[in-house]
Amino acid sequence: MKPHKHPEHTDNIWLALEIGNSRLHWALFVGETLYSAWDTGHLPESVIQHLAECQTLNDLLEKIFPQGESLTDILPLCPLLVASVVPSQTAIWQTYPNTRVITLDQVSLKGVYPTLGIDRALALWGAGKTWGFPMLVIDAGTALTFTAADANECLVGGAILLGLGLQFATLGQQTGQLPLVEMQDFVSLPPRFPLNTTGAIQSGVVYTILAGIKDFIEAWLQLFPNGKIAMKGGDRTLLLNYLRTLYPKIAAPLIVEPNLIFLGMREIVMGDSTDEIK
Ligand SMILES: Nc1ncnc2c1ncn2[C@@H]1O[C@H](COP(=O)(O)OP(=O)(O)O)[C@@H](O)[C@H]1O
Ligand SMILES: CC(C)(COP(=O)(O)O)[C@@H](O)C(=O)NCCC(=O)O
Ligand SMILES: [K+]
Repeated sequence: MKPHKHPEHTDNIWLALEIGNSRLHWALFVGETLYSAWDTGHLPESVIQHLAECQTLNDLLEKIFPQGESLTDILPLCPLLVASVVPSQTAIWQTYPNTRVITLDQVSLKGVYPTLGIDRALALWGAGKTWGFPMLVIDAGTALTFTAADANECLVGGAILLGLGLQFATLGQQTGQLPLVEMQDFVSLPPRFPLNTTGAIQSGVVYTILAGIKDFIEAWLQLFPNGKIAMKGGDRTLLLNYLRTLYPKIAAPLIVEPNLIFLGMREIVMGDSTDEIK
């Protein structure tokens, strides 16, 4: 995917980049407005190193999306806000001259611990600031994470486990005779007790992930009966569809928003007193 529209107002443009463990997540902002969001694979280091040579935003977008259409050719190089949970990638993106790396100390969430993932902090902050606290964020990404904050905007804590794709990949790669099961292989809920290996893997992974999500949501609502729940991540649609089928009452209140991290970044940019980006 790539930016598909041409912004009418070309001042106050900034790019947001979230570097996840599977891919890059991009957003183009015009001031406070999230204009367009899209995902790409990780870029080779050689390409990123050439970003410093770009003179305009269009140069930059052409490097990042060689097949993409031109956005405009008159824009100067815009700020790039980076939030990354992949340190080797963070380092190479700093070769772009106008990069600002968002770190945990810039997120006003209280009670964080030093190694908390910046993606988790930003998604929780973005969700809470948009829909209110207490907030639980479920990120169905490379890892599946639960991250929660109370009504005082203070981190409650959370949990981390293998995401859907990683569960299939690990079983396929770390065993002697299990096949690699592809996600596209199933669109509706798999049978619960299949008599074949692929089916057994699908059943085991999918039903235990769904049971786990249900259990965390129930535990959250016991702690915070008025707590809100938001879901993001590359597997959100698949898991939400399954949840709706299997546990409709659990699924009903879920807020589904792929751009939670960008909402969190926007909060930080707009709260800046330096006015660097506004
Ligand atoms: N086009 C895609 N490329 C990669 N992963 C995808 C894609 N579409 C859906 N997914 C799913 O998204 C998950 C990764 O979620 P994502 O939020 O992109 O990860 P991260 O933010 O950790 O890079 C994978 O488990 C995979 O099943
Ligand atoms: C848990 C994560 C690997 C999730 O990364 P993702 O699946 O979004 O790529 C990331 O948030 C991370 O590296 N966290 C640091 C540990 C912590 O949050 O406690
Ligand atoms: K993520």
